[in-house]
Amino acid sequence: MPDKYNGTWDTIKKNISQEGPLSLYKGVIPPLATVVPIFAIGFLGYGFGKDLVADPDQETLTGSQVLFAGLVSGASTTFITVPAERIKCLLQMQGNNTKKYNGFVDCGIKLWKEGGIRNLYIGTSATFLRDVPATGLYFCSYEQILRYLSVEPDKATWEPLLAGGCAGVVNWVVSMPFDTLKSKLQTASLGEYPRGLRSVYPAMVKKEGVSVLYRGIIPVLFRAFPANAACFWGYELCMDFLDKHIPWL
Ligand SMILES: CC(=O)O[C@H](CC(=O)[O-])C[N+](C)(C)C
Repeated sequence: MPDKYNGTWDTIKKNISQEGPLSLYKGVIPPLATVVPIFAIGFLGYGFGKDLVADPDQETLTGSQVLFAGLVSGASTTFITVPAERIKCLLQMQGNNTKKYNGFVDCGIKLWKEGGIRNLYIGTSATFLRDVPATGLYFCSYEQILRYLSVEPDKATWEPLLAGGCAGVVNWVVSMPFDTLKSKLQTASLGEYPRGLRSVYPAMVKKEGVSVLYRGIIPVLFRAFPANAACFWGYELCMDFLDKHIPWL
């Protein structure tokens, strides 16, 4: 079967002409509804991981301590990320003419009725493998780049922006192969890949080559840089505010 889409622009053009401009926002509700708790839990897990490994009198953490804290952060969000991603991917994949799900809640209920909690949690190992190492390297690269850029104790605005953007790129370069496998697993019909990752990996790579694991990386990186630049800028603003006004927290 020929490819349905031929690159990023072709995908955008075909989606707009066939289903209208709003089709580019298909599946936006699950990430919108879960982005705040996911990032809140992620940063909480990061802080908890730091507390686990840091000495009370230690001022700056070593690279491996930051990496460990990032791994804890990545592991802490999996339970909420998996069902949100499952629903998002299914909503993104359904065509306008063959609609099975009527939005976020309807999709969640139908998945539950069809296969219980296990059905909502299809793709757990792939999500775990996508998020844990990538989040470790995400925080580690952020801290290391920031240390390299900051010569003065007070950070200039552009420093967390640049370090955050680069951390987002690192995150996706590391996690993209597992993200591709996760999305394939989460949108397949029940039983199509009975051994999960061990079935979907050979099926995809045999058919399309290893490069299939990085398909779609360009738009992902175009989003990742500004999104994570803004995320870390907001994080630093919050930390400064808390340090100034609620230092005992
Ligand atoms: C998969 C994902 O949400 O990645 C985050 C970065 C991004 O571009 O959204 C990072 N993190 C996994 C740490 C939440």
